[in-house]
Amino acid sequence: MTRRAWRQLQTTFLLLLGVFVGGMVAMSVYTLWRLRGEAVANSLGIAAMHSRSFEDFLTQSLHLTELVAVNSLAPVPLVRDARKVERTFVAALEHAPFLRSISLLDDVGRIVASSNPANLGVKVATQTYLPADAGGLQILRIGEPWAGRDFASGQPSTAGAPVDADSLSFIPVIRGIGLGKDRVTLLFALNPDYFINHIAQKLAAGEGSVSVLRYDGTLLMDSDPGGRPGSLRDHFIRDLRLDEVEFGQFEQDDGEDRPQLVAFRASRLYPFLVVTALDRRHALQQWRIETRTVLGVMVPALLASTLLAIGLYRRQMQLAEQRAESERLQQINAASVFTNAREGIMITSPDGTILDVNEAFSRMSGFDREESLGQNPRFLRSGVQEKEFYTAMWGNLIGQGHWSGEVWNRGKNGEMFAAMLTISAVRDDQGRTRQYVALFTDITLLKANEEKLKRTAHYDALTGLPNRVLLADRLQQGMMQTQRRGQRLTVAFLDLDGFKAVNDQHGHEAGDQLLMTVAGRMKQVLREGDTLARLGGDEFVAVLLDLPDITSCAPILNRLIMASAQPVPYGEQRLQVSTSIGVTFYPQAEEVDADQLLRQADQAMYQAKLAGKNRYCVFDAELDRSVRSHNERLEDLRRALLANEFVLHYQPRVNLRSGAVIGVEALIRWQHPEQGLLLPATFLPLIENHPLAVDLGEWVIARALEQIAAWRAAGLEMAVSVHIGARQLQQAGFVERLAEILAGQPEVEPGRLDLELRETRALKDLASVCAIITACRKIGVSFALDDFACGHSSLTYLKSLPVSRINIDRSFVCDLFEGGENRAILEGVIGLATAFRRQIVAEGVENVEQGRMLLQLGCENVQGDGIARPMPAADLVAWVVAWQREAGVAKPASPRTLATTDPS
Ligand SMILES: Nc1nc2c(ncn2[C@@H]2O[C@H](COP(=O)(O)OP(=O)(O)OP(=O)(O)O)[C@@H](O)[C@H]2O)c(=O)[nH]1
Repeated sequence: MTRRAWRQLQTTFLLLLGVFVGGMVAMSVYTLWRLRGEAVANSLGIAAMHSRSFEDFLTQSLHLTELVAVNSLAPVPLVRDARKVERTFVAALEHAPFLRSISLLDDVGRIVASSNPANLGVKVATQTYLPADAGGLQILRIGEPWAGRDFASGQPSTAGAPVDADSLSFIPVIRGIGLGKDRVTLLFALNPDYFINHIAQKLAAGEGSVSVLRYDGTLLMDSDPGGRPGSLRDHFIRDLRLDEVEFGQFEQDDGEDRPQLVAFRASRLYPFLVVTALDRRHALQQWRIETRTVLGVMVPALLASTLLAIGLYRRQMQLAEQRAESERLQQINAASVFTNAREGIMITSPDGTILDVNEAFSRMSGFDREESLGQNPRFLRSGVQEKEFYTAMWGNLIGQGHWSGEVWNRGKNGEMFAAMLTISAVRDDQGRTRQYVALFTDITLLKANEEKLKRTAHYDALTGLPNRVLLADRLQQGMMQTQRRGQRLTVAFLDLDGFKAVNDQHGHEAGDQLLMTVAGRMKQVLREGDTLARLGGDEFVAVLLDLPDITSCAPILNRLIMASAQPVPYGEQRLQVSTSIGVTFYPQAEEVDADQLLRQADQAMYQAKLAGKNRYCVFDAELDRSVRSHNERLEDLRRALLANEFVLHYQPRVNLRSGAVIGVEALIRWQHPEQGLLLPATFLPLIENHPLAVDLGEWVIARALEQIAAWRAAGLEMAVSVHIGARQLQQAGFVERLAEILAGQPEVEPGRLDLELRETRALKDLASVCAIITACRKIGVSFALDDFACGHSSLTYLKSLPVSRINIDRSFVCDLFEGGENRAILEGVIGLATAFRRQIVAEGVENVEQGRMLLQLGCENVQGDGIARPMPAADLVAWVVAWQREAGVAKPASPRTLATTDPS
């Protein structure tokens, strides 16, 4: 707002305020003046009422006086007897309290008879009495007041010497009675106090006064104590113009005295008039109180509202000034923000015509202000966004008044730049869009970084091929697409052959170079839509899409193999590898997911490696199933071990010569919850080369030790032999683990346990096996060679390993009678054992003959179903007791008894 407008506004406000205050004051003054007028009119009415009532009262009194005069002398028509007359006067006075005396005048005006005898002889001049004597008319005539109480002591007043204010006075009145020589004149002394008392009853103190004047202006009486009867007010009478009006009222404010409200009334019968003068101040007292009340309310209210209006006005002015200031600052700021903002700013009209752009916009787009003005923003269009994008953007702008998002624009130099764009509609008070303001933030660098990050997350840094993450995505999409199109998808898992050697011989960098080159070549041989990804190391996966059947992928696979086998020059060297590929297809008879496909291809690749590398192998579902079933059974065994489903049965060994039970062999069984008791042949081969074999072996040792302790507690000292697998024995830390298990049963002597070892190729390094056996012997655990003489290197074993005992395989025992060869071997073995000072146990003894023969050959210790079949631990004590009873402890047992002692 301009300064002039401010001044105009200020003047208008002050004018309006003035008009309002003036109006209020004028209205109040008018109302109060009107109220005053009413109060004055009222008071004048009251004065007139007083004048009229007093005039009436006085007229009646004078009329009564006339009647008194007429009646009092009626009985004495001829005034002869003065005494009688006087008595009549006295009697008449009783009925006229307003008279002081009644007297009779003679012809010369001397009192000849009177109700007051003191008056006799007083001469009274009546020439000036009014109305003037007009030929002896019998009318009442009023004289000038006298000072004093009655004629006797009184003195007539004149205009020059009126009665003193505080003195008594009376008014002489005469009346002629009779005619001719009977005519007499009666003189009355009218008591003014009687009338004044009457007035005093009507008028409140200070209200005003009532005076009675003769027509010539002589004051006859006055209720005001300051009034001097006899004084002349002829001017006053003149002004009243009594010849024209009989009564009237007016306001008298001559400035000298107190202002008065005057009402007068002339008597119709007698020459006097009554003048009532009310004190105007007294009359307006109520009005003044009301005025004060009104003003008491009005003035502060007016003052307050004026102050409030001024206050509000000043506050509004202040606010308006602040607003104007802030608008001014805003304009300054807006202009400065527009120019200096780092964001590009573009202002367009509602139809999109560019109205202004700032420097940042020009820097970003390359178009300077002049080139931009008047254009439509689509001159920046890059073609990246589709038409729908802009439709949605305009929809938002029109509907919600703003839009923000990322756009790719094309600058003047033809290069694209990415911008974070925020467009806002600028609307007026009516909600109409006046302009659009668009803010551009250059995010090209941000986008490039984002792209880089995306690449790192999805691409292999070395080869630039998609990585595992992107592969999963592509494979997923490929599977969906394949299903839609009813075609086939091939997943090929590639692993370079001999890559480690390249690394080892030529260094890691050479390996990298080879990986990059081979990756590039393999990618070359694939088709447009196919994917080659690097999983890591020298592993790649190719996803081949849109193949009509599984045979059609063969040429591509061969091309891949050939591409990978091309030599790669590296400095002076030529590096060369080949590739093994595992292939699987999608869809399959069973539902498969992407992970399964990769596993299948990996498995097939493994088969290709096994089959000699540099080839491809197709995933074999049948083989897979059997492997899967193997795995499931392994899982069963693991579960059974945890569920404690395995049990140990024990087969005794005895000395045939002494009959002593020399120990038992622990044999594992699986108490299967559904299939019953399973022999080891049904499950042990499964875990032969599996880590589970070690767990199970440890369980057997621990269980056997527990059993030794249990038997010992039951009074049976028993040695237990446990078979130990080659894998378990050669497991790192076997001796320590064995010691730990033994420590778990401290009451069991380690010598009660011996471990039986079978001759097998799995015992690779005899020297280290020897060391293990020696270490075990140190902690008290001895070893036996099981199934001795079955293998090819039994002698080597016997020579190399520090075992305490050898177990002769059952095949030699059972064939003992069939040919000389077995018997000769048996004799040789027994001889060897004796030579090497090893104990010997013959296994598989089934009958008495075999026992006897063995005894003959020098083998006393035997084991076999002929002695006892394997039995649960709980049965062993009873069997031992029965055996010893049968055989007799310490005395040689008869081989005959053997078969009969088998409890099973
Ligand atoms: N240069 C290089 N070597 C890698 C990289 N990643 C893994 N390797 C090595 O690649 C080798 C891959 O091992 P293998 O696949 O078992 O070696 P191989 O000689 O191809 O064996 P087969 O597949 O049985 O033919 C390992 O020695 C890894 O250390 C890499 O990024 N660069």
